[in-house]
Amino acid sequence: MITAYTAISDHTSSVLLYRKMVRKNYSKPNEFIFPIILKSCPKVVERYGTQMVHAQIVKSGFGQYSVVQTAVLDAYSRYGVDIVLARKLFDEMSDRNVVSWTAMISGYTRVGEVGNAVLLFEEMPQGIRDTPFWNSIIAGCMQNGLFSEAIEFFRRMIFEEGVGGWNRPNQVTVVCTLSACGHCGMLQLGKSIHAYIYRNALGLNLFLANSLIDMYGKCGSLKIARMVFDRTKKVNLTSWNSMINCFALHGQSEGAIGVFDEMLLHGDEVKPDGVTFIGLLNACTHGGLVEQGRHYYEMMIQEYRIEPQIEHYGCMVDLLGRAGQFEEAMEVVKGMKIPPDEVVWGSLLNGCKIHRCTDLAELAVKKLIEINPNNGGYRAMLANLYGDLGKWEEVWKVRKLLNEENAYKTPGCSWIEVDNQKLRVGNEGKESGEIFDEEGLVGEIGVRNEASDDNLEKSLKITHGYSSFRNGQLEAIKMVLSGESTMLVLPTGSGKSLCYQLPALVLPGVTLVVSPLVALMIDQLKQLPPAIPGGLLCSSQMPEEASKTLRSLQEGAIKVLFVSTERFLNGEFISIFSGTPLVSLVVVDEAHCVSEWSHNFQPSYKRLRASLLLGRLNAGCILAMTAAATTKT
Ligand SMILES: Nc1ncnc2c1ncn2[C@@H]1O[C@H](COP(=O)(O)OP(=O)(O)OP(=O)(O)O)[C@@H](O)[C@H]1O
Repeated sequence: MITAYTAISDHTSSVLLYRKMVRKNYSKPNEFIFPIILKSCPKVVERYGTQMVHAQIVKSGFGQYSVVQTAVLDAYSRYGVDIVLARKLFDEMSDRNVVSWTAMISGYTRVGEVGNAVLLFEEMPQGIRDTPFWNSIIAGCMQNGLFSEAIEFFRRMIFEEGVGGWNRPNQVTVVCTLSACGHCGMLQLGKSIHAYIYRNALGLNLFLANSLIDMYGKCGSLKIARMVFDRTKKVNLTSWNSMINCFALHGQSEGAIGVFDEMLLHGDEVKPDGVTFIGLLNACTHGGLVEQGRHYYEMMIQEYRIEPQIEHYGCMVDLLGRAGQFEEAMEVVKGMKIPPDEVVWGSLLNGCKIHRCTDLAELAVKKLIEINPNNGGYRAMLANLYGDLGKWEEVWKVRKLLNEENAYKTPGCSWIEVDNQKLRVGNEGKESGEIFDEEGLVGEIGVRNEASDDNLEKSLKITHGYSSFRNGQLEAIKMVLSGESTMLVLPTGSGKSLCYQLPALVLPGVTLVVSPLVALMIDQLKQLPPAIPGGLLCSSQMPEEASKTLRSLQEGAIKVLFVSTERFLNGEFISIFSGTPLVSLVVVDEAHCVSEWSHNFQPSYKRLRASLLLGRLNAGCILAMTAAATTKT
């Protein structure tokens, strides 16, 4: 009876019946009843529930039963939240089985101690790891946002032999791993899991269907997500929300709104909730649909009586800020029933940056610093902002504070999938734009130590997504990397730009590219892959733009700098490179212009001499590129 009450979460009845049984001495509790009452008691008596039952267990002499010991340690880690005591009990257990290991690992991950969970996981003898045990670490990584680690454990699970043969992922494994795939953009692995579900007849229930919709949607396969959605017999609110969110996530505002309209047609089966409106508002933000966004926000409050949460406020401020409607955005902030968080002020700041609204930006950055004083990124933003306003004294004060307070800057990163491998593109290295794989820098997959064909090909795949070099590219890149000045003559469209892009990523310091036409440089800047941060300096720029680029250059945030010739020949510009940043490579694009057209077309081009580039700039080497070399040039 007690088991039945606990099973239906009627914990009060369960505890009352248990108390009656003990007080009236009807019968003595045994090893079967303690694990059950350990689930109900903490729910009713709260803080001391676990201790009370534990004391009875010790007195009754059942404390040596491994099933009871496991239940006690599980209760301490789950309800008592005394993970240290739980571990003590675990260490003292004479007869640990896979269930006790699983309970302890889940306990660690539940309180966010994933490191301890992993250490304990590795201590567990391999032969007895079963599927629920693997699930505990995979789910634990997921709960703590360690998506790539979750995938790694999943891979190990598949390839490691378990109890009585290979481990077979079950529904829990599959749901957790699909979610991790969605977060990391691992479409191929997600598809394989879909096939596994199909082959092993795991049964495409609503739970699995929703996980698939979410995974396909997050990975950008919206058509397949929709196909799974359409083939699911009875979709629920989560399915609708997933579809809306996926469209919103990929900037397809109309798609998201279309799904929402469809959802309203099924109003008798499903009603939108707060999550639905987050998706919708995000979709409106991406599409710049300010009026529609306002309409949905009102609809949420008036029609569906949903109290706005911090996420809804954040979306509204983002929507209005991006549209430059700062008064309205500030009205939303002032009207908030909860204190604005980093997302809200960050969204406002983003809008201010787009519309160059420096006064409000200053307020937003100050609020961000108040909320998170340890994030040095905010102070750096404030310093940059003061720089833009010409408040140099303030710049100096903020920079000084930044140096004094050992503040950190949160590195950003994103995930890409190359050849079934998940790779991280981020700026957490010494120089931004470096690429990381699971072990470390992919930019440094030995390329910096060894520019072997293999390593270069790997970098090409990761940075540009191409599977092989075209004629002449590899040779040119290797020459440049070995520090040899090179003249590269390849036909138009043959991929000459890649011959400096890849070395720029590999070489330390900065690569300067000079071209006779600003338009050409703008095109090339746009073509740089995301892993290679670039900048442009030319005379037609606004002074603020130029000073921003110079600042980024000095902070080491630019790997390829496109420079117009007149700038290039300016002594002040050259003097920037007398210390850091180091110039590793100078690229002279359309090099035939130097001798052929320069007299009437771009006179300054003629003055680009090796002595200037190698001598005054201290450049490592020069790469001159052209498609139009004649005997004369
Ligand atoms: N190894 C490669 N595999 C596939 N595509 C490539 C490769 N290398 C370059 N490309 C692509 O070829 C196209 C032309 O490259 P790029 O603009 O560098 O040519 P170019 O030689 O500089 O031409 P131009 O002389 O006209 O400026 C680009 O879209 C580029 O991404």
